[in-house]
Amino acid sequence: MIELHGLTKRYGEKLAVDDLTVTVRPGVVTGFLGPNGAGKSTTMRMVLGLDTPTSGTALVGGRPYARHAAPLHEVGALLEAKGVHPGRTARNHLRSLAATGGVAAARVDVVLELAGLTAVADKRVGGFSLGMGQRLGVAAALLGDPAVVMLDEPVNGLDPDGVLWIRRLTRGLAAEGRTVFLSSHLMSEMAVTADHLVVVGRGRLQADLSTADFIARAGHESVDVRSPRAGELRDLLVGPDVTVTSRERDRLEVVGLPAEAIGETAAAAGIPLHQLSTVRPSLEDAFMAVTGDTREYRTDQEVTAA
Ligand SMILES: Nc1ncnc2c1ncn2[C@@H]1O[C@H](COP(=O)(O)OP(=O)(O)OP(=O)(O)O)[C@@H](O)[C@H]1O
Repeated sequence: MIELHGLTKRYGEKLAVDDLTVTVRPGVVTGFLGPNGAGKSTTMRMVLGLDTPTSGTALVGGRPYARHAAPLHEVGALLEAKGVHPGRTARNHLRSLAATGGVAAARVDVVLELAGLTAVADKRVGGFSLGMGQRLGVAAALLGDPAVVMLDEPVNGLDPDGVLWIRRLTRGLAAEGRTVFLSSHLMSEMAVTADHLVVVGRGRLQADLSTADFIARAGHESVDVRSPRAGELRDLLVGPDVTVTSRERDRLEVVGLPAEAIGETAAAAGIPLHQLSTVRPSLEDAFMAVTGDTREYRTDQEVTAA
């Protein structure tokens, strides 16, 4: 379990993380979702004691990270790709991490297998692709057989096979009763991987709910209707629970009525329809609806960075 209470980090004028109170539970995959610069990495660094909170607390397994006697067994983390000695083999890299972390050397082969790296275990890390490096980072995170697994943007740099592997691996880890916390700025990826979502924007909590609820709450189904007599049809459809908007003369967007009812009303009045289609909110729309006003920030960042 990861427990954040009023977690806040200020860098000068910038509030990178703003009063975040969240509990990340075991047994499910929790997606930590937010646009670039929303404060996800900073939060994860504070959980690992790599950054000191300005105020508030971050507990993992009931206590601050630094107070664990065997931290590798408590939390396994992948943050941004760390410097790995390029001349070392994957196996030797993991062996040295195991030795310093007090982990049995036998775990090295287990995590190499879990990461799909057995075949390249004795190759030098310097020749690894971005995706293989990412797999090695995940292998290192799992070395201590940790109760809490925290991965920052794990699908970055992975090919479709790798994305599928991360999805299966993390779901498997959660099914074993571990706490799995994954950050991403990709709503579509989190929707198929995470059971629960913690959404942040500008360091602040925007949503903390199940993935299913997030999608259901974020948008209404609507029906896209095209008819040369759209105006007439509109007058027949509007009602107390039905909203009809029109951006083009021959087109209506209807919320509150199913396509069947609209089609029948049009048929009864002899109004021809050129299109009648149900529009479901996309996952990206759902994400935008929740982070909409915090997203402009990303543009500012990009402009500043350019
Ligand atoms: N060491 C630092 N000094 C100053 N500002 C920082 C520092 N680390 C992060 N920030 C700022 O804090 C904000 C949050 O950054 P953070 O990296 O946590 O966001 P993020 O959600 O992980 O985004 P990304 O996906 O781009 O990494 C950003 O505005 C960033 O510029």
